[in-house]
Amino acid sequence: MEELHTDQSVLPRLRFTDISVRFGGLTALDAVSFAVPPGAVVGIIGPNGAGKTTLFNVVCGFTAPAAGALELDGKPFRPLPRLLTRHGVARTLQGLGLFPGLTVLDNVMLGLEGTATHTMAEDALLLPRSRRGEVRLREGALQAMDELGIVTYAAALPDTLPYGIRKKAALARALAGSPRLLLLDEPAGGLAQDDIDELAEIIRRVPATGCSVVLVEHHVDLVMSVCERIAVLDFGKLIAEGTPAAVSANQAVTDAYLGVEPV
Ligand SMILES: Nc1ncnc2c1ncn2[C@@H]1O[C@H](COP(=O)(O)OP(=O)(O)OP(=O)(O)O)[C@@H](O)[C@H]1O
Repeated sequence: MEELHTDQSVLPRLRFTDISVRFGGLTALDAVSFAVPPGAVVGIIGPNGAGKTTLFNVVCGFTAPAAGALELDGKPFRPLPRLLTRHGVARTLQGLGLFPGLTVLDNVMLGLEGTATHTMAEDALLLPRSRRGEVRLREGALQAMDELGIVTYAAALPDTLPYGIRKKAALARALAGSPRLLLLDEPAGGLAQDDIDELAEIIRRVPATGCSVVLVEHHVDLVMSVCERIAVLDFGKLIAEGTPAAVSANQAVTDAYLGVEPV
């Protein structure tokens, strides 16, 4: 199997080492090891139930691995969901995950909450430090929305907007905190081709900010067009890893997609 990052002198942004996850008798991930280089877009593909979302849940601390280790920028990483923003990790969900009762702006501001420097007590008392913090969150959120071309929808409630705009709002919320690792869980789901093309452009721009992207996606054309490396899971095992060209030519990958059981 090809090594995912070729320059051994560069510390990977994220490294999985022998990560295993079991749900009762089911092995959802079986000793999965690979690395995500800094500033790279890496795809994770595989048939339904292969373990892709479980891998994301491990990085977010929602699922504890039975074995194995994670490293973020070369340091042991034991993620806690409530501290993810502080770790510089952001994630979009398979659905939208937007709060229907909040405006788009308020939803995007939530992506910056973990970076707030003011305390809840200061918020409650409406102290100047709290107001300054609020202004900073607001400006950060508006900037993230502006970069995705959705600032005009700031005051709208999500349910009143087309699906493509709502998807961008979810993406803006993830990008607002300037993450160093962005996890995208099926971002193309439910989008029309024009929106997918635009999404591809947005994803390609992210590494310029120094952020690595990990993309779980069933839309294989999108993965092939934006990822420099791809990891393929099947029944919880990493069966291939490499460039899009190498992965497309891999017989084990073709078999997995055709439903041939691994030996
Ligand atoms: N909380 C859970 N409890 C029990 N089994 C689970 C749980 N979460 C996932 N699984 C099982 O683990 C396996 C991997 O699931 P996972 O959702 O990670 O796959 P996936 O590759 O993301 O699939 P899909 O492409 O359909 O989203 C599946 O067999 C699934 O049924």
